[in-house]
Formats: sequence, structure tokens, C-alpha cells
Amino acid sequence: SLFKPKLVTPLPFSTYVSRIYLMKLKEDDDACREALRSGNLMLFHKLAPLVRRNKHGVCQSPRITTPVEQILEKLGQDKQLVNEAVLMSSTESNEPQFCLDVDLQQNGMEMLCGGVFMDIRKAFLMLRTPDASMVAKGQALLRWHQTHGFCSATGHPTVRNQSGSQRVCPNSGITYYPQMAPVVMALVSDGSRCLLARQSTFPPGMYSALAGFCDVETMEEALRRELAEEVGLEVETLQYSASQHWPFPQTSFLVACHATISPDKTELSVDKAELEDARWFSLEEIQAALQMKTPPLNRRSELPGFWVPPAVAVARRLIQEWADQQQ
Ligand SMILES: NC(=O)C1=CN([C@@H]2O[C@H](COP(=O)(O)OP(=O)(O)OC[C@H]3O[C@@H](n4cnc5c(N)ncnc54)[C@H](OP(=O)(O)O)[C@@H]3O)[C@@H](O)[C@H]2O)C=CC1
Ligand SMILES: [Mg+2]
Repeated sequence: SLFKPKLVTPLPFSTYVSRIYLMKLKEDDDACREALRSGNLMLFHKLAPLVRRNKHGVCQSPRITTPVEQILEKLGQDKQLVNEAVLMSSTESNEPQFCLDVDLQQNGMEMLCGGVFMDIRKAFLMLRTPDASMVAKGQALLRWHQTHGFCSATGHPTVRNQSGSQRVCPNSGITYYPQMAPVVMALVSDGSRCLLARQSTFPPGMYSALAGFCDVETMEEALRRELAEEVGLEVETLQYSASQHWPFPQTSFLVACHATISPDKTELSVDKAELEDARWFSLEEIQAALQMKTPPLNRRSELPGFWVPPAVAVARRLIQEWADQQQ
């Protein structure tokens, strides 16, 4: 078959079993409301996450542990707003974690919380990967609630549970759950080179692995279709590497794979409507790009002609794995 499963995918040490009780908060509104009083919050303003530098200059997404009711009261706002928080998960130290979007008094909020609300694209380049992932998750949940206030069958307002894990239409009885759009991403290799491409919206010089949204189809079908459409290549094998939730343009679920094609059918036919450029890169070019810090701005804020995405992007993991496999 097309798909060659990876036999062993080592996962980092997990505390999921001890954290499972927190998932009960999803179903128990009272327990969830109680947890919200003591749990920590990740704040957003119009979906821009709060970001702060710690004393070492490292950018972080701070968890607000001062009761948000107090902050809201100080700003003269209705403290019930805190009940709009959504349960995200639990932290590594077993505390429930929530996110909340406040569309009010940006400056006052920033002063009281000691940070700035930053566009998520910028925040993604400054935060470390675990914080960036949490920010992406919080934004996705909050955006989903903001855009699913009405039942798409009856037009009636939907009602959320306290944790925000679902919304129900009291009229039709339909339950809605937060969703992601599945995307398949592949780093294609012809045996000695790998294929990277850029869209005109990427920062100048950045090339990444190919990706495309799945229609109602399998991942294998989506990958074959995308590669045929975008670069005119026929896939031979596919190997799963990792997955990632990605906030651009909105909540996608990226499934990242390595793909191979036959070394005698490597000619590209690039769809210029989708891609600005697609090229084969040698191991030497890839290794040089992996050495650069990202984004690789020099003193005059110029970007080099070729660089690869930062560590927060699963595409970089694919590129690193490919380079490691060539040694
Ligand atoms: N993490 C990483 O390293 C990388 C991530 N990506 C991500 O992968 C995803 C897909 O990549 P991309 O090449 O743009 O995808 P596609 O190749 O599928 O092209 C995008 C087009 O697909 C259509 N489309 C179909 N379904 C959707 C949907 N659910 N949401 C939005 N557009 C849809 C839109 O066309 P139309 O407007 O005509 O309807 C859109 O312009 C994006 O989220 C991108 O940010 C991509 C590269 C690297
Ligand atoms: Mg694409």
C-alpha cells in the first residue's frame, strides 16, 4: 500500500492518566465553574493573545492567576464575563487551564495584566513552541465559540456548556463541537533531494513542505491529488511523521508525512496560481538553511534568498528528519 507506517513513534513522558479527572470538568458545569475560580487563564483581546517578557527577556504567554473578576471590576466591567472562559486542558502541573477573550479597554487590561495583546502571527515568531501551541489552541476554541452562536439548521441561538466543549441548539437538539480543518503536508524526496515550495504570502525567501486541505477524502487521496495539482508529481510511498494544530489561516489540523516519488519522474509542473515557486533542494542547501536562526534577519533586516520555517512549524521537523536520514 501507499502508506508505510512508522513502527515506533516515541512520545514524551505523559501525565495524561493523572490528568484525566480534569476532563470530567467538561461534563460537570458546577465543577467547571468552581475550577474557573481557582484555575489559570490565558487572556486574548479580539483573539490577539496576551504576551509578556520575563526577566530574562524571554517572551511568554502568561497565565493570569489573579482572579479575573477582580481585574474586570477594576475596569468597571461586568464580572460575569469570566463565565465565557473556555476550558483548554490542564497544565503539566495538573491545573485546569482556561482561555478568555475580552473585547474591552485594551490599554487598561494590558496595564493590569502586565503584557501586550499581540497579533498571533507575530506572537508565533516570538513564543517558544509549547506556549505557541497553547496560544493557537486557545485562539481556535475562542474563535469557534464566536462563530458558532447560531444553529445552522434552525438559525436559533446555540447554548454552550460551562467548559465550552460543545454548543447545543435547544430547538433542533443538534450538538456542535469545536472543529479543525484537516490538512495533509508532505516533504517529498526523490532519493537525494527534497522538494520545497513557497506561496506568495510567505515571508520573502522562506520555502516549506507542500500542503493542502483535505476534501471529503482520505489523507492518501488528498496527498496524491495535491501533489498532482500543485507540482505534477506521482507519489510512491508515504510515511507518517507527526501532526500539529495550526492557527493559519484558521484552525487546521496538519498531518505531516514524508513522501517519495520515483527518481526517474522528477520533472516539476508548478501550478503558479497556488505556488510562487517549487524547487528541488540538495542536502547541502538544506543543511545550510537548518543552521540559520529564524527568522534569519541580518542587521539591515534583510532576509536571505532561501530559509526554512522555524521550529514551531511541523514542516521544519520534516526537513530536519529528512536531513538526518541522508547522513
Ligand atoms: N506548519 C507549516 O509548516 C505549514 C503549514 N501550512 C498550512 O497548511 C494549510 C494548507 O496549505 P495550503 O497550501 O494553503 O492549502 P491548499 O493547497 O489546499 O490551498 C489553499 C486553498 O484551498 C482552499 N480550501 C479548501 N478547503 C479549505 C479550508 N478548510 N480552509 C481554507 N481554505 C480551503 C482555498 O481555496 P479557495 O479560496 O479558492 O476556496 C484555499 O485558498 C494552511 O493552513 C497553511 O497555513 C502550509 C505550509 C507549511
Ligand atoms: Mg497547497
